[in-house]
Amino acid sequence: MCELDVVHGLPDDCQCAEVEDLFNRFGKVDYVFIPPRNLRRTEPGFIKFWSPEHAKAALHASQSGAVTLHNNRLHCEYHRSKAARPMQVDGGSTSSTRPLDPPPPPANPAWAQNAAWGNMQPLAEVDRYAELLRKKVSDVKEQLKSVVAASVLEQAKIFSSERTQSQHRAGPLAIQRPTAARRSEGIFLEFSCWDPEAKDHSLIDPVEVPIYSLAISAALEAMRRMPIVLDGDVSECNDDAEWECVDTDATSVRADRSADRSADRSAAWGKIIGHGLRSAQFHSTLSGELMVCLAYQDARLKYLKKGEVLPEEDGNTFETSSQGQTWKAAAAEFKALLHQGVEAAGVQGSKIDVIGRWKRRRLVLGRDFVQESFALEDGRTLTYHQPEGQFSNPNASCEVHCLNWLCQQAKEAVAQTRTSRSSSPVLLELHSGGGNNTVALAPTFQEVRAVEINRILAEAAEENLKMNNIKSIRCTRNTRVVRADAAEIDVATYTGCHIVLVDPPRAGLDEKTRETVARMDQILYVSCNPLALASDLEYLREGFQVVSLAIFDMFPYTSHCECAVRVQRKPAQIERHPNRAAAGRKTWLIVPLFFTILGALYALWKKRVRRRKAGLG
Ligand SMILES: C[S@@+](CC[C@H](N)C(=O)[O-])C[C@H]1O[C@@H](n2cnc3c(N)ncnc32)[C@H](O)[C@@H]1O
Repeated sequence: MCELDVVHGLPDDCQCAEVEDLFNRFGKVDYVFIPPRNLRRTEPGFIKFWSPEHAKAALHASQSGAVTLHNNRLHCEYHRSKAARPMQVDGGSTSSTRPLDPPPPPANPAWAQNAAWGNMQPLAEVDRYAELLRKKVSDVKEQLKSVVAASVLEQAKIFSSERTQSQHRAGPLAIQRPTAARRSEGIFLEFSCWDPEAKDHSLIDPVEVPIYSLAISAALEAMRRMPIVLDGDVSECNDDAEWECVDTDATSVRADRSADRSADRSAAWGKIIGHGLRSAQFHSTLSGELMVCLAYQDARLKYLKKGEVLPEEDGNTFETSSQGQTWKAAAAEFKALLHQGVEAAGVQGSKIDVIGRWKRRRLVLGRDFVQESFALEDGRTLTYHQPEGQFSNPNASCEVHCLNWLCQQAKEAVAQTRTSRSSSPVLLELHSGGGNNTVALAPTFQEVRAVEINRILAEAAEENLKMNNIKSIRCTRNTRVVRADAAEIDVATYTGCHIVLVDPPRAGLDEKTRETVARMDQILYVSCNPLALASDLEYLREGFQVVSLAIFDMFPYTSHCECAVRVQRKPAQIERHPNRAAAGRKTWLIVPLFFTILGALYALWKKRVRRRKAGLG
């Protein structure tokens, strides 16, 4: 490794990616840093090359005036000393990028040996994606072969994932203090995740394993290089350490913001953001949004009973308390730097929201949801609010495949039901979450009855239905979300439904939900666990058959995937196992018969009474 400082010439409007492209022609660049716009004339940028030879070539070229950007000559020098790095002096370093494609060789050989993504394979496996997917598909088919006919397995639709940058959710990732060696490279914090195989935390390097979306990778990388000061021994999670408000208040953070950005200022916000910080979660969208949630440990809150308040909350809410105000001011600084880091990596116009979470307390800078949009094959663009900390599928482009497949299968299910039942199609949707499938499928049905147990998701689903004008489409205006346990829905919720969609958690269906599902003629089943799916299909096997199967590689480089099947009642079973609605039709025959018999008995009784009155016996 060898570093050059760009001591002058960086144009005000240049981007990291451009500088990187410019210097890449001399050899492989590991890292580029450019100072924030207002500091560009006083602070150097720097470029780290993998090889000293390449750095030397770039240095000579710049000294002979051959390196220009936007007509500015860039003048480089060998990096003076680690301590003189702008990031360490001022902490205002914001625009930095590392090449994501193609990935550089591992900076630290030890990382290459780690399964850096928990049970995910190392980056080297990206080249083997097709082979890994083939293996996964073959494993899934093996798991399903006792419950799915060979012809259906053979015709299964396979939807692959993007090989890199496919995951739009990351975390919670534990925050760790870097080693001294990494600190000297300008790394202020590390992210790690639990590796169940190694039974240890594995460090995450967003560059070496670019599985996360570009926005998340860039945010991880920007955060690692921000001057965030971690207190306590975070690697040992010393959570009982007394947590106190940091010795900096909101006004000092804000005042420093205006004119002279000093080392003190960055130290101030970096201390506040790092104080008690234990983990971070990231949620990005195809629509270019990013939500970062920082989770904090505050030992004082651990022992606080429900309803009790912290001293600084006396007469305040957490938001208006000194701690809340201080954190929000620091988070604004953090957000601005994150924004620059993400833009520098090439995510233009991104919208970033930051949330801080403590036990029973939360501070939101911006919004507490992201707005995703999915363009479907049928020309519709659907928008969704995905609330912070709630379920949403992590692989957004794979999710679009899943919605397209479901829409097509739902149409076929409706067509089949019309021929066998001649009734208007009503969909019972269990485990509807935030209405992801509900919104996409609603126009295919006369009515959708969606059931979700989680209040926040049920509310989000209602909102998503409104946002996509589902309620105003005449044929689907009856679509509604019921907040309930799928196992405890009442008869009214499923009466008249012949088609059901289930998308349960990993455990699959419970006994009661299985019974509800078995009343239907057509079942759409989305599963993130083929073994649970196989077990539920086994339960349905006598009366039903699987007619289509799709496999979505929602979690590439892991052994997990998403499967979906359409299951239909075997023709001979429709009369033998009528559902409640059919039973209802029989009830209409029994009830008049009952009253007719009752009427006849009454008439007989009345006749006898009259005869007795008339003295006839
Ligand atoms: C795999 S997620 C699917 C969510 C949604 N279909 C989607 O695609 O976004 C499973 C959902 O089932 C919900 N759930 C879990 N147990 C449930 C139950 N007993 N009754 C109703 N919903 C349940 C969870 O809250 C979660 O939203």
